[in-house]
Amino acid sequence: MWRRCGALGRALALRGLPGLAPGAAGRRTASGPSPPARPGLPCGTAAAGSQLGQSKDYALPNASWSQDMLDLYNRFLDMTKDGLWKRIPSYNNILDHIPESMKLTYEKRKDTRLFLRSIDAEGAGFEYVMFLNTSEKRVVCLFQPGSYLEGHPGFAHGGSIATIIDSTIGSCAISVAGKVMTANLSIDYVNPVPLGSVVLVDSKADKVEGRKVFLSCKMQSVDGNTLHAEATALFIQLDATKAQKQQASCQ
Ligand SMILES: CCCCCCCCCCCCCCCC(=O)SCCNC(=O)CCNC(=O)[C@H](O)C(C)(C)COP(=O)(O)OP(=O)(O)OC[C@H]1O[C@@H](n2cnc3c(N)ncnc32)[C@H](O)[C@@H]1OP(=O)(O)O
Repeated sequence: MWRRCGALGRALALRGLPGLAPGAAGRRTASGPSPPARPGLPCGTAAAGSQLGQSKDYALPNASWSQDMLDLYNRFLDMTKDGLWKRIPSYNNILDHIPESMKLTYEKRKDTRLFLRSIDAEGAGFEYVMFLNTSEKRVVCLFQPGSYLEGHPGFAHGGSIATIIDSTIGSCAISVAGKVMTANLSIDYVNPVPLGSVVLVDSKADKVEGRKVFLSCKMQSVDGNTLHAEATALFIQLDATKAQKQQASCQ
């Protein structure tokens, strides 16, 4: 346990994030904004959905999260305390991510789902949580790929890796420029990602030129020793008139 947490600390430090504090090493459950535990889940993990009618936030620990995922999650939660980092909630409908004022321009459709949240079984699909650092124009995603994301036996499908990278970089681009779409995404797949492992997807907006946002991203193992993928992307801030036309064409 100590050895694993030491490696985790080194991995975080490599990225300019504070290393794991010794006091945090023995903790086995997640802290922070978790709702009350339900029977069968470890203390402090997320209950399935709200009883009060609001959307379920999926970016909270559940029973499928490995110890590495929980350790990393707790480390990032600690980093939110000074306000520099923020956890991004995650819903299965994109409209729940959109501010109320902007929702008026969208037709509410309940039959659609955010692709990343299309698999219901806990731990089988995309288990992830993202953290945003606005001043650094950076979004880090903790990602644990589940068994339904298989490509080659035992490893995550390249499309699932592209999806989590696009979404992490995309969230970063949204935080910088609002309504954006991916125009270009280029990925070098360096080492395969074992199913059930935990990787850090670390994205940053490097440059903004008019409506163009240029970003880059690295996907690495928790111990920082394995580079799984590197990516660059171009996101375009939507032109208001063109965006209205696009919206009209899909209704
Ligand atoms: C606070 C945080 C909250 C987070 C909350 C989380 C929410 C939960 C996560 C969800 C995160 C989802 C993230 C997924 C994001 C997708 O997956 S989006 C889906 C995939 N992308 C698409 O379908 C886009 C399809 N393409 C298009 O619609 C249009 O081509 C675009 C991209 C909107 C651009 O069209 P346009 O606005 O007409 O732009 P256009 O005038 O042609 O070009 C503008 C400039 O960009 C350049 N450009 C355009 N395309 C390219 C290109 N491919 N290569 C190079 N240059 C280009 C042009 O040359 C031009 O350059 P300048 O002449 O100005 O120098």
